Amino acid sequence: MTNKPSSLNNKSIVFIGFMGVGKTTIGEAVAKKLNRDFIDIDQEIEKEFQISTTEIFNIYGEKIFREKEKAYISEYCRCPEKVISVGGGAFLQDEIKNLCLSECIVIYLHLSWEAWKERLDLIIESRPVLKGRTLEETKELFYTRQNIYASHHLKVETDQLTVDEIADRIVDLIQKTQ
Ligand SMILES: Nc1ncnc2c1ncn2[C@@H]1O[C@H](COP(=O)(O)OP(=O)(O)O)[C@@H](O)[C@H]1O
Ligand SMILES: O=C(O)C1=C[C@@H](OP(=O)(O)O)[C@@H](O)[C@H](O)C1
Ligand SMILES: [Mg+2]
Repeated sequence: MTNKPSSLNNKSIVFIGFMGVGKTTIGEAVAKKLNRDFIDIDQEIEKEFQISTTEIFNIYGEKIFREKEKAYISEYCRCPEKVISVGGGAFLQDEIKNLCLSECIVIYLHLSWEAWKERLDLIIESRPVLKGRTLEETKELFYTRQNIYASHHLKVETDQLTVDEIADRIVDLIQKTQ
């Protein structure tokens, strides 16, 4: 028997954080462990357009991408029991941020700049926002963007942890929170 309020139990989980911290990978792992559906907002947009995010930015522009991002997040964050990974720029839009914070459990995945920069080569080709920036400019963006992630329910430090270790910690945290 449990006396946990069903509303909290049923809430969807939303992962936020800078590009490359692992929102997609960890979101998928957490969804598996919790036996929930996983939704990656970038993948939903790519499915609709049938092209990559980079191509969407190049052909249609960032504004169209951001509109789609808002539409998909608004739809999914109102659904119960999902695990949703949003793109690192989603919380630039206050409407998305406020909606996620009111409807879902928002988990901020954090990686230090030192650890993050080791991952840059893995993601540079598929992240149009990073293209053409010097390392110094990327560092500035990394730190400026931390402000938009400051509003969250839970924060998880991920330095030096495997995907599985992080996912286990998150499942633990969620169970303690509920
Ligand atoms: N904890 C981790 N340790 C090592 N590599 C990781 C970890 N989490 C994610 N990665 C790798 O980092 C890259 C970016 O991960 P991804 O899930 O796409 O991040 P995001 O969705 O936040 O942009 C991928 O190549 C992924 O395999
Ligand atoms: O931070 C951003 O502005 C973006 C992050 C990307 O998602 P990830 O955070 O999953 O890389 C993707 O939505 C797009 O390339 C824009
Ligand atoms: Mg992602």
